[in-house]
Parts: sequence; C-alpha cells; structure tokens
Amino acid sequence: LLTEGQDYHLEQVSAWPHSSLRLGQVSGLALDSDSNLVIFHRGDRYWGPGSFNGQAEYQERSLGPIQQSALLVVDEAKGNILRASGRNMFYMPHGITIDQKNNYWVTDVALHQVMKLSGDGTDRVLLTLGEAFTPGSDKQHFCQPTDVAVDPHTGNVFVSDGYCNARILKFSADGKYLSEWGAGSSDRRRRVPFQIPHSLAFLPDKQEVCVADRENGRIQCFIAETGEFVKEIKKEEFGGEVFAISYSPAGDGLIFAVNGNSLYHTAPLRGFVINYSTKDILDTFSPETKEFKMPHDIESSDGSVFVGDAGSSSVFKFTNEKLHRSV
Ligand SMILES: O=C(N[C@@H](O)C(=O)O)c1ccccc1
Repeated sequence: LLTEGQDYHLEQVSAWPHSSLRLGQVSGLALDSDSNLVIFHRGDRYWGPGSFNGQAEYQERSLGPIQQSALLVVDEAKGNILRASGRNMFYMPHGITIDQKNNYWVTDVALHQVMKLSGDGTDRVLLTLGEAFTPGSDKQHFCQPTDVAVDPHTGNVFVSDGYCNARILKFSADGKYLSEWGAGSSDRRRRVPFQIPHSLAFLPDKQEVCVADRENGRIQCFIAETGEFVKEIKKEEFGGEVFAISYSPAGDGLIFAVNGNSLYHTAPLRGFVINYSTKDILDTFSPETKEFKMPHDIESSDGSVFVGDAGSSSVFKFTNEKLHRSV
C-alpha cells in the first residue's frame, strides 16, 4: 500500500518534450494556475566569466535585452509550447515564481531587479523592485537577486538576495519593504551566513520559507512571519552545493532539491526527494538520456518533477513510477 507522498521512485520521461524547445540556458521553472510549466531561459545570452565585473556590474549592456522569448509556457504532458513571451525585457534571467493570481515574479541578475508581470502573455510590468543595473544592499537595491517566493495567505513576497548579498528580504504584496534576515544573524545555528541564497520555496501548510543556501550545501527553513530559524537540512549526498529546491505538502511534506558541482567537492549531479519532517532522503534521480550538467531549478507538480538545466539548456521531466505501478 502506498502511503501518500512517502513512496518515491522518480524516473525520467525520456520522450519529453515531444519536440525541441530550442532553449538557451534554463535558469528558472514555475507552474502556472493551469498547471502548465513556465520556463525562464536566456535565449542566446549566457552567463560567462566576463559577464560581470568585480563590483557585480553587468558588462554586456551593449548587447541590449535578449530578443528571444525568455518566457515559454509549455503543456506539462507533452512539452509543446502554448505561449511565448518575454522578448526585449531581460538581460540575465534567473528565478521565477507564479503567485495565486497567476502573476509572474521574476529576477534578473544583470538588472539586479525583481519584476511582477501579468501572467496573460502581455508581460505588463505591475511592480519593479531594485534599480536597473545598480547593485546595492539597502532596502531599495539588490545584488544579483536569485529567486522569489510568495506566501499565498498574506501575499507577502520573499526575495533571495543573491550572489553578492547574503540575505532574504520580505516585502508586502504591493512592494513595501517589511524586513530582512541573513548574514550576521544572532541565532547560533545561523552564525554561518548564507553563501549564495540561490532558490526559495514557500511551505504553505507550515507557513515557512526555505532557502537553498548554495555554497554552504544546505537547505535552511524559517518562520515566514518572523524570519526565525526553524531547521537545516544538510546531507553528505549533496556534495557541497544545493542549487534549487521545491516543496510539496504531500505526506509530512516533501522537499525536492538538486545539487551542483563545487570547487572543493565533486558529487554526482542529481535530484533528491527529502521528507521535510524526518530529513530522510526518500529517493535520488537523474536523467537516463544524458547527464545533468548544471541543474539550476526544480519544480514539482503532483507526481511529476521538472528540472531546468542551465548547463545543457534543457528541461527534464520525471514521474513517480511508484504511483503509476499497480500495487
Ligand atoms: O553560478 C554561476 N552561474 C549560474 O548560477 C547561472 O548561470 O545562473 C556563475 C558564477 C560565476 C561565473 C559564471 C557563472
């Protein structure tokens, strides 16, 4: 008998997508209100060693914004493109999340901005946080912000900031700064500051926000209301870097994660299914068709898991074979 959400064996759906999506570096994935997969990618732009100077200022403004459609809405069953948008708006796409009203919240690490866009394909900019091309670390500036998470109950918005800051900021739904936490926290378990807070997941049934603290190779979870530290999940199996996380309330709560290569460790690149309460790794997975190169974001939707890879410019789909096997 399958206990809900506790039995996992994810396998790649090798024939997905049915036809090539002609993607650039895939930086972010999100699910929209129709359970379509939204892919945030970089078209012909890529983040290389010369993209930013020592002050995290973007060096390729002369290229102008990416002309390809950086936002693709694809059908999660077959992977065919339902809608393409996001042209001439972005310089270096990074994170994306979609809120209860189907608005897209995206981050761009070249613009150092967070934008709230209409999710109807017109990409109307409803809100912008941060000053274009201007890195900073006060209440009005980010430094290469990496992701956004939205609390469905309050509408509050959390921003992981970023490659060159080490904090999480909280804003109201209409963009008013509320609070932040991170480096230098007094909590002894948090004395080690974040090192690239790289991906966020909101846990609606627990009212917590979790962060993939990438270079510390750990996941940390906090009370959304107060920013108070709740728990840390750090596993040898991660191999030193956690790139992205996603959450499902199934069972006691499941955290999906992907790891990465670090300068100091090389571990096999793979996905993880982790029981939030026990911290047990329930399953690990990786593609059969080709290796992960830089798994950069992960999204879960009842029984399926999607991984966006910035290294191979592709999206992989996995399904939980335990659910589909007759018992
Ligand atoms: O981490 C990096 N990039 C990825 O996360 C990404 O592409 O978002 C990176 C860092 C320094 C130089 C070049 C790339």
